[in-house]
Amino acid sequence: MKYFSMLIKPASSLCNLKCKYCFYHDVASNRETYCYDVLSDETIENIVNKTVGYFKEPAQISFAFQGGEPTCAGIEVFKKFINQVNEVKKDFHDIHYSIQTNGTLINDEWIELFKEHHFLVGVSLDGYQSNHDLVREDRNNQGTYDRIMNTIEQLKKNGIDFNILTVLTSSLSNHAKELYKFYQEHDLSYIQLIPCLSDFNHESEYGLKPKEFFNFYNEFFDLWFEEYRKGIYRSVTFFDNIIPMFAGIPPQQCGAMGFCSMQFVAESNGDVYPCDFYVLDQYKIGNINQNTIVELAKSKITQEFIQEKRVLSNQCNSCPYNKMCRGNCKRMSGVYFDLEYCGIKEFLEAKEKQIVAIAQTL
Ligand SMILES: C[S@@+](CC[C@H](N)C(=O)[O-])C[C@H]1O[C@@H](n2cnc3c(N)ncnc32)[C@H](O)[C@@H]1O
Ligand code: SF4
Ligand code: SF4
Repeated sequence: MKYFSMLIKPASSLCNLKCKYCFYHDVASNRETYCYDVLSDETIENIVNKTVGYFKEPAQISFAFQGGEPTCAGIEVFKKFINQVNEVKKDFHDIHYSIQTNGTLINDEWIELFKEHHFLVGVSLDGYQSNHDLVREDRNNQGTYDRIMNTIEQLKKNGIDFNILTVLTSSLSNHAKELYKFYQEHDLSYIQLIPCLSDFNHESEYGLKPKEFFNFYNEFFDLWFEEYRKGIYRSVTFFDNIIPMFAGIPPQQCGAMGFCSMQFVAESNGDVYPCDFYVLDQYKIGNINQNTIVELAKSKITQEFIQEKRVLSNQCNSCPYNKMCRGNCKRMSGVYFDLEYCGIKEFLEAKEKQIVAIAQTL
């Protein structure tokens, strides 16, 4: 079985919120064109024909919609995309859709679409209200917590698969207990905690530091483990990735593989980039309206991007966890380690006994 995935930005960097740490706002500000037009019919056709149409044998193909705020493109764009897929796809194609959304524009029509086409929905929710509303404001400086909790209710009521994306900022890292309690109280079981990245050109006050990473996970893990021992499993991306590695199972997440891979990130005008963190002019590989996916995968820029040297910590040379961690994502490395200290290493040293015990049961 072949696998292929593409991340598409139907509304480019357009968004109805102005979250204080938004990395895509920073990425888009560092290129010549901040925002491209909404995905056109031509680009939809080319994306679908050149991906789904390329596979002449069984293949699992995943389309992930993201942004900016993908729902700002309007629901018709999504319907056209899905119709085009349905025209091109054969029985041997297994198509998956997912979306990452700020959750503020989701109405009954979106819910129907997600339900009908089995979307996995990633909803950005930065935990309890006072933290969420502090960092995730709309254009009128209003917090968005209530609207998002309402969307989550709708997703639950309609049996739609969803996970929670929480940005772990410097300040939130001091509140592991409150955050864990919040997930418990709201019965949120699929959690992706994303360490907050600083901007390309300066350290933001929200950016997570390696010691904060350790302090947070040191406490958060204990709370998680206490539940785990009682047979309650809350899926937390970092644990889901790191624990199986102690059982010799290869990592799932790009950052944990020790090298970068080609992610096929398509901006709304069809320009393709290797990774969501690098949607910058100098990393543009080509355009799906002019190139095939083979040309894009084999291009010089793609190969250079994959092989680009990553900065490691002095700690890495003699680190017993080298095989488990592999230096991590090159864009994210600053939140995990600096030259002299590594938060992942301190975490693994502190929790190795428990982690190994779980890994032995896998
Ligand atoms: C750029 S947003 C695009 C999708 C959608 N607008 C949303 O907010 O969910 C994708 C994810 O990146 C997260 N994110 C934004 N800025 C970040 C940063 N500086 N560091 C880490 N994650 C960040 C968002 O919270 C969201 O979960
Ligand atoms: S909703 Fe998403 S794209 Fe919009 S500002 Fe917030 S993180 Fe950025
Ligand atoms: S855990 Fe830290 S020190 Fe060890 S290999 Fe990974 S990044 Fe390097």
